Amino acid sequence: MEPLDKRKLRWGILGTGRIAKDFCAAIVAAGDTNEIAMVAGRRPNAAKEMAETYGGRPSTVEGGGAYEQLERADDVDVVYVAVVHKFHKEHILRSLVCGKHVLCEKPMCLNAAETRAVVAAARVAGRLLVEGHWTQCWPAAREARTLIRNGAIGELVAIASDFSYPNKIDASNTECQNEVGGGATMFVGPYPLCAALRSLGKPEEVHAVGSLAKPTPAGVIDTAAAVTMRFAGGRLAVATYGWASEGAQQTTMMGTHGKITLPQPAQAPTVLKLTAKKDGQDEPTEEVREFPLPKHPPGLPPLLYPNAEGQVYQVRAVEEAIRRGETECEHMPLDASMHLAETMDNVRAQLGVAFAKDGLRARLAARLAPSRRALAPACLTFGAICAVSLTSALAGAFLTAATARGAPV
Ligand SMILES: NC(=O)C1=CN([C@@H]2O[C@H](COP(=O)(O)OP(=O)(O)OC[C@H]3O[C@@H](n4cnc5c(N)ncnc54)[C@H](OP(=O)(O)O)[C@@H]3O)[C@@H](O)[C@H]2O)C=CC1
Ligand SMILES: O=C1OC[C@@H](O)[C@H](O)[C@H]1O
Repeated sequence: MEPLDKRKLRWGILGTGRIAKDFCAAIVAAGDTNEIAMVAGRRPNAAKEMAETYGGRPSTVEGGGAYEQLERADDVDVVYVAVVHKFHKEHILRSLVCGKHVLCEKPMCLNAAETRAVVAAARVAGRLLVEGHWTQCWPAAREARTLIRNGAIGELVAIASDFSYPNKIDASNTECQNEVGGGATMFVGPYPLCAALRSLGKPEEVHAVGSLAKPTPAGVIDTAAAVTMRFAGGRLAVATYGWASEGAQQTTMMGTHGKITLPQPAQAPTVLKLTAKKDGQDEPTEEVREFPLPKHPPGLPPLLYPNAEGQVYQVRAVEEAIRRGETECEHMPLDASMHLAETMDNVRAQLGVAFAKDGLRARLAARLAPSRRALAPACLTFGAICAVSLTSALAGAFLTAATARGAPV
């Protein structure tokens, strides 16, 4: 086989779901230097149909063995994991062990413990591992981070980000199934949470409230949440997301001298608005920068997600990192994935959502969340009564002692 610098990067597509199809279209769009080598699906017909449409050869066995066929394939350089969350960890680990680079759809894994394990495995294997936060690869999102770094809005003080839209909450919707790692925090939460964490770092304090549902007997999921966070230096963020209502779907980064807005759809942004005071100006001025969508290759089926043409930014980012011999992607480094996973664990624990694969402590914390919330006012009142009683007891003792010593009181 020719060395990588002389040939196309060969992708293996693990899964035949919705996002896998849009991602295949992006590989075709970046076909000058990328190609689909193989598509794997549990149903041979689904894999065959996708391979016929986008390229590559299909897996030939039924069930989970199809995924293993792909992970072991000699003609695959990088595996794109696009299956339900519950299975991300095992596919990342097997792909790494088989010497592949990995781009795994968000969220990297079910929880922080799993994420820690795959990050450690990638470091040992010396292969690239990236969480598929395609938003972070978009030129508008990259430009926003550069502007902030260069002080275009002064000191960054706060970020507000939303990803909400109405969704069908019922058992037939995979996104609502606790047993596969569903729920709003897992499917839509990563966008606004990542928008905050990528520029503010690891939160020091996280407070979450949300709405819950139990569409399947397996367990509770969250359907919407509002998360407030405090970061080093007192910087703040608010992330809202969910499936209960239409939402702003916008991200605003607020600084001491201006702000940057990524308007709807901020998860796939084609516009950046910079409102800032230029040198010598008293009033801020607004500058609009546009980043037109790349072209969808003619002849392919229509895309399933809005602005999915922008998946090509992620294909190129991963490709460039691999060709440079890097083991992390600069737009979504592994530390950021770790911070995100820890924050999402924290949010789920506060909301009362746990998965069977979470540790006992996390499952217990989630189980106790409603009682903790219900008891909080009572605990506060009890604490206040204790504090008042203790203070008056101490004051009484002081007075008694002072009187006994004959001191004037
Ligand atoms: N970046 C983005 O814009 C988006 C990212 N995502 C992310 O992509 C991933 C996949 O989501 P999406 O494409 O919506 O998923 P779909 O519901 O469309 O497809 C589910 C995929 O999971 C596989 N799967 C394996 N085991 C199971 C199981 N027990 N039950 C159900 N499915 C199973 C299916 O396999 P098979 O193909 O073998 O049948 C299929 O490939 C998730 O991580 C999600 O968060 C989702 C949407 C948009
Ligand atoms: O990643 C995603 O982006 C688009 C959403 O509609 C989808 O549910 C989510 O998983």
